[in-house]
Amino acid sequence: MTDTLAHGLSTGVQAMSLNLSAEQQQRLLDYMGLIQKWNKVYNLTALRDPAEMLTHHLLDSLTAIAPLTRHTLGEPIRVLDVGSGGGLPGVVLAICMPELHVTCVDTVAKKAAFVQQVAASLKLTNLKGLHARVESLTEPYQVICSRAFASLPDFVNWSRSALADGGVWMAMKGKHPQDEIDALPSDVKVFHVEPLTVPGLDVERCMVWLKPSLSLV
Ligand SMILES: C[S@@+](CC[C@H](N)C(=O)[O-])C[C@H]1O[C@@H](n2cnc3c(N)ncnc32)[C@H](O)[C@@H]1O
Repeated sequence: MTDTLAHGLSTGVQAMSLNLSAEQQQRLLDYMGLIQKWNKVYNLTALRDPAEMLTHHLLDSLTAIAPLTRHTLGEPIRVLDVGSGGGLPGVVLAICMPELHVTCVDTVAKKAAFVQQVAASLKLTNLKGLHARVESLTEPYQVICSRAFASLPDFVNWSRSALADGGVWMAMKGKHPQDEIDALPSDVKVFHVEPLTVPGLDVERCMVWLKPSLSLV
Protein backbone atom coordinates (compact mmCIF):
# COMPACT_ATOMS: atom_id res chain seq x y z
CA MET A 1 0.00 0.00 0.00
CA THR A 2 2.79 2.41 0.92
CA ASP A 3 4.44 1.87 -2.48
CA THR A 4 1.11 2.43 -4.25
CA LEU A 5 0.60 5.71 -2.41
CA ALA A 6 4.17 6.82 -3.13
CA HIS A 7 3.65 6.04 -6.81
CA GLY A 8 0.30 7.87 -6.85
CA LEU A 9 1.90 10.90 -5.23
CA SER A 10 4.88 11.07 -7.59
CA THR A 11 2.59 10.59 -10.62
CA GLY A 12 0.40 13.45 -9.36
CA VAL A 13 3.42 15.64 -8.66
CA GLN A 14 4.67 15.07 -12.21
CA ALA A 15 1.24 15.75 -13.69
CA MET A 16 1.25 19.11 -11.89
CA SER A 17 4.85 19.79 -13.02
CA LEU A 18 5.89 20.42 -9.43
CA ASN A 19 9.53 20.37 -8.51
CA LEU A 20 9.50 18.43 -5.23
CA SER A 21 12.48 16.52 -3.86
CA ALA A 22 12.28 12.89 -2.74
CA GLU A 23 12.52 14.17 0.85
CA GLN A 24 9.57 16.52 0.39
CA GLN A 25 7.48 13.74 -1.15
CA GLN A 26 8.38 11.45 1.75
CA ARG A 27 7.31 14.16 4.21
CA LEU A 28 3.97 14.46 2.42
CA LEU A 29 3.48 10.70 2.77
CA ASP A 30 4.54 10.85 6.42
CA TYR A 31 2.00 13.62 6.96
CA MET A 32 -0.71 11.41 5.46
CA GLY A 33 0.45 8.62 7.73
CA LEU A 34 0.06 10.90 10.75
CA ILE A 35 -3.48 11.86 9.67
CA GLN A 36 -4.39 8.19 9.36
CA LYS A 37 -2.80 7.33 12.69
CA TRP A 38 -4.43 10.12 14.67
CA ASN A 39 -7.70 10.59 12.79
CA LYS A 40 -9.83 8.85 15.38
CA VAL A 41 -8.31 10.82 18.24
CA TYR A 42 -8.38 14.24 16.59
CA ASN A 43 -11.38 13.77 14.28
CA LEU A 44 -9.50 15.23 11.30
CA THR A 45 -11.29 13.90 8.23
CA ALA A 46 -14.29 11.78 7.23
CA LEU A 47 -12.14 10.01 4.64
CA ARG A 48 -10.68 6.70 5.76
CA ASP A 49 -9.42 5.20 2.50
CA PRO A 50 -5.71 6.12 1.99
CA ALA A 51 -6.13 6.29 -1.81
CA GLU A 52 -8.98 8.77 -1.40
CA MET A 53 -6.99 10.78 1.12
CA LEU A 54 -4.21 11.00 -1.44
CA THR A 55 -6.40 12.42 -4.20
CA HIS A 56 -9.02 14.38 -2.23
CA HIS A 57 -6.68 15.88 0.35
CA LEU A 58 -3.02 15.71 -0.63
CA LEU A 59 -3.18 16.14 -4.41
CA ASP A 60 -6.05 18.61 -4.05
CA SER A 61 -3.99 20.74 -1.64
CA LEU A 62 -0.92 20.44 -3.87
CA THR A 63 -2.78 22.31 -6.62
CA ALA A 64 -2.16 25.46 -4.53
CA ILE A 65 1.62 25.23 -4.87
CA ALA A 66 2.08 26.48 -8.44
CA PRO A 67 -0.28 29.47 -8.10
CA LEU A 68 1.20 30.48 -4.75
CA THR A 69 4.76 30.13 -6.05
CA ARG A 70 3.89 32.40 -8.97
CA HIS A 71 2.62 34.94 -6.44
CA THR A 72 5.42 34.82 -3.85
CA LEU A 73 8.36 34.36 -6.27
CA GLY A 74 10.35 32.68 -3.51
CA GLU A 75 9.92 35.46 -0.93
CA PRO A 76 9.88 34.22 2.68
CA ILE A 77 6.44 35.61 3.48
CA ARG A 78 4.00 34.85 6.29
CA VAL A 79 0.99 32.74 5.26
CA LEU A 80 -2.14 32.13 7.34
CA ASP A 81 -4.30 29.07 6.62
CA VAL A 82 -7.75 29.81 8.05
CA GLY A 83 -9.87 26.93 9.33
CA SER A 84 -7.01 24.62 8.60
CA GLY A 85 -8.44 21.57 10.36
CA GLY A 86 -5.78 18.88 10.16
CA GLY A 87 -3.54 21.23 8.20
CA LEU A 88 -4.94 21.40 4.68
CA PRO A 89 -3.47 23.10 2.79
CA GLY A 90 -1.16 24.75 5.38
CA VAL A 91 0.99 21.70 6.17
CA VAL A 92 1.35 20.92 2.46
CA LEU A 93 2.48 24.51 1.81
CA ALA A 94 5.01 24.35 4.66
CA ILE A 95 6.48 21.11 3.28
CA CYS A 96 6.61 22.17 -0.37
CA MET A 97 7.60 25.82 0.13
CA PRO A 98 10.06 25.78 3.04
CA GLU A 99 10.79 29.49 2.64
CA LEU A 100 7.26 30.32 3.86
CA HIS A 101 6.29 30.86 7.50
CA VAL A 102 2.94 29.09 7.75
CA THR A 103 0.41 29.43 10.57
CA CYS A 104 -2.61 27.10 10.59
CA VAL A 105 -5.42 28.54 12.70
CA ASP A 106 -8.46 26.62 13.89
CA THR A 107 -11.08 27.13 16.60
CA VAL A 108 -10.83 23.47 17.58
CA ALA A 109 -7.98 23.03 20.05
CA LYS A 110 -7.15 19.44 19.15
CA LYS A 111 -6.85 20.25 15.45
CA ALA A 112 -4.37 23.03 16.20
CA ALA A 113 -2.55 20.63 18.54
CA PHE A 114 -2.36 18.05 15.74
CA VAL A 115 -0.70 20.59 13.43
CA GLN A 116 1.81 21.39 16.20
CA GLN A 117 2.48 17.67 16.49
CA VAL A 118 3.01 17.40 12.72
CA ALA A 119 5.46 20.31 12.86
CA ALA A 120 7.46 18.56 15.60
CA SER A 121 7.33 15.06 14.07
CA LEU A 122 8.31 16.19 10.57
CA LYS A 123 10.74 18.85 11.85
CA LEU A 124 8.92 21.63 10.05
CA THR A 125 10.30 24.71 11.79
CA ASN A 126 8.29 26.95 9.43
CA LEU A 127 4.92 25.57 10.57
CA LYS A 128 2.77 26.53 13.54
CA GLY A 129 -0.65 25.36 14.72
CA LEU A 130 -2.65 28.08 16.44
CA HIS A 131 -5.81 27.59 18.48
CA ALA A 132 -7.89 30.74 17.96
CA ARG A 133 -10.82 32.23 16.11
CA VAL A 134 -9.44 33.93 13.03
CA GLU A 135 -11.46 37.05 13.92
CA SER A 136 -9.21 37.57 16.95
CA LEU A 137 -5.92 37.70 14.99
CA THR A 138 -4.17 40.99 14.33
CA GLU A 139 -0.60 40.01 13.41
CA PRO A 140 -0.13 40.64 9.69
CA TYR A 141 0.06 37.95 7.01
CA GLN A 142 0.94 38.64 3.38
CA VAL A 143 -1.21 35.75 2.14
CA ILE A 144 -4.32 34.43 3.87
CA CYS A 145 -5.60 31.19 2.40
CA SER A 146 -8.41 28.75 3.04
CA ARG A 147 -9.79 25.49 1.74
CA ALA A 148 -13.30 24.21 2.43
CA PHE A 149 -13.70 26.95 5.04
CA ALA A 150 -16.55 29.41 4.51
CA SER A 151 -18.20 31.62 1.91
CA LEU A 152 -15.91 34.24 0.37
CA PRO A 153 -17.65 37.14 2.20
CA ASP A 154 -17.25 35.39 5.59
CA PHE A 155 -13.67 34.41 4.79
CA VAL A 156 -12.56 37.98 4.02
CA ASN A 157 -14.66 39.67 6.71
CA TRP A 158 -13.49 37.35 9.48
CA SER A 159 -9.81 37.44 8.52
CA ARG A 160 -9.29 41.00 7.34
CA SER A 161 -7.74 42.21 10.62
CA ALA A 162 -4.87 39.78 9.94
CA LEU A 163 -4.20 40.91 6.35
CA ALA A 164 -0.88 42.76 5.93
CA ASP A 165 -0.71 46.01 3.95
CA GLY A 166 -0.50 44.88 0.33
CA GLY A 167 -1.57 41.37 1.32
CA VAL A 168 -3.95 39.10 -0.59
CA TRP A 169 -6.47 36.34 0.06
CA MET A 170 -6.24 33.00 -1.75
CA ALA A 171 -9.36 30.83 -1.53
CA MET A 172 -9.47 27.24 -2.78
CA LYS A 173 -12.99 26.66 -4.05
CA GLY A 174 -15.02 24.13 -6.05
CA LYS A 175 -16.81 25.48 -9.07
CA HIS A 176 -16.55 29.19 -9.87
CA PRO A 177 -18.41 30.79 -6.91
CA GLN A 178 -20.17 33.64 -8.72
CA ASP A 179 -22.85 34.06 -6.01
CA GLU A 180 -20.21 34.45 -3.32
CA ILE A 181 -18.22 36.87 -5.48
CA ASP A 182 -21.37 38.96 -6.00
CA ALA A 183 -21.91 39.08 -2.20
CA LEU A 184 -18.41 40.39 -1.37
CA PRO A 185 -18.11 43.66 0.53
CA SER A 186 -17.58 46.62 -1.79
CA ASP A 187 -14.05 47.25 -0.53
CA VAL A 188 -12.80 43.79 -1.55
CA LYS A 189 -12.26 42.77 -5.15
CA VAL A 190 -11.42 39.59 -6.98
CA PHE A 191 -8.34 40.14 -9.16
CA HIS A 192 -7.91 36.62 -10.51
CA VAL A 193 -9.75 33.30 -10.69
CA GLU A 194 -7.73 30.37 -11.97
CA PRO A 195 -8.99 26.86 -12.70
CA LEU A 196 -7.21 24.05 -10.85
CA THR A 197 -6.84 20.48 -12.04
CA VAL A 198 -6.47 17.69 -9.48
CA PRO A 199 -4.75 14.67 -11.05
CA GLY A 200 -7.00 11.61 -10.80
CA LEU A 201 -10.08 13.59 -9.78
CA ASP A 202 -12.77 14.63 -12.22
CA VAL A 203 -13.99 17.64 -10.27
CA GLU A 204 -14.25 21.39 -10.74
CA ARG A 205 -11.81 23.38 -8.66
CA CYS A 206 -10.60 26.95 -8.78
CA MET A 207 -8.46 29.40 -6.88
CA VAL A 208 -9.95 32.80 -6.14
CA TRP A 209 -7.51 35.65 -5.45
CA LEU A 210 -8.83 38.72 -3.66
CA LYS A 211 -7.49 41.97 -2.24
CA PRO A 212 -8.78 45.14 -0.62
CA SER A 213 -9.94 47.32 -3.49
CA LEU A 214 -7.90 50.30 -2.31
CA SER A 215 -4.67 48.27 -2.26
CA LEU A 216 -1.99 49.19 -4.79
CA VAL A 217 -0.85 45.54 -5.25
C1 LIG B 1 -14.52 21.99 6.79
S1 LIG B 1 -13.15 22.26 7.83
C2 LIG B 1 -11.86 22.44 6.60
C3 LIG B 1 -10.55 21.94 7.10
C4 LIG B 1 -9.40 22.03 6.10
N1 LIG B 1 -9.16 23.37 5.63
C5 LIG B 1 -9.58 21.10 4.93
O1 LIG B 1 -9.58 21.57 3.78
O2 LIG B 1 -9.72 19.89 5.15
C6 LIG B 1 -13.37 23.94 8.42
C7 LIG B 1 -12.56 24.24 9.67
O3 LIG B 1 -12.74 25.62 10.00
C8 LIG B 1 -12.68 25.75 11.41
N2 LIG B 1 -13.29 27.06 11.77
C9 LIG B 1 -14.61 27.41 11.69
N3 LIG B 1 -14.76 28.70 12.04
C10 LIG B 1 -13.52 29.20 12.35
C11 LIG B 1 -13.03 30.46 12.77
N4 LIG B 1 -13.86 31.50 12.97
N5 LIG B 1 -11.70 30.62 12.98
C12 LIG B 1 -10.86 29.57 12.78
N6 LIG B 1 -11.26 28.34 12.37
C13 LIG B 1 -12.58 28.14 12.16
C14 LIG B 1 -13.43 24.52 11.90
O4 LIG B 1 -13.10 24.18 13.22
C15 LIG B 1 -12.97 23.44 10.89
O5 LIG B 1 -11.85 22.71 11.39
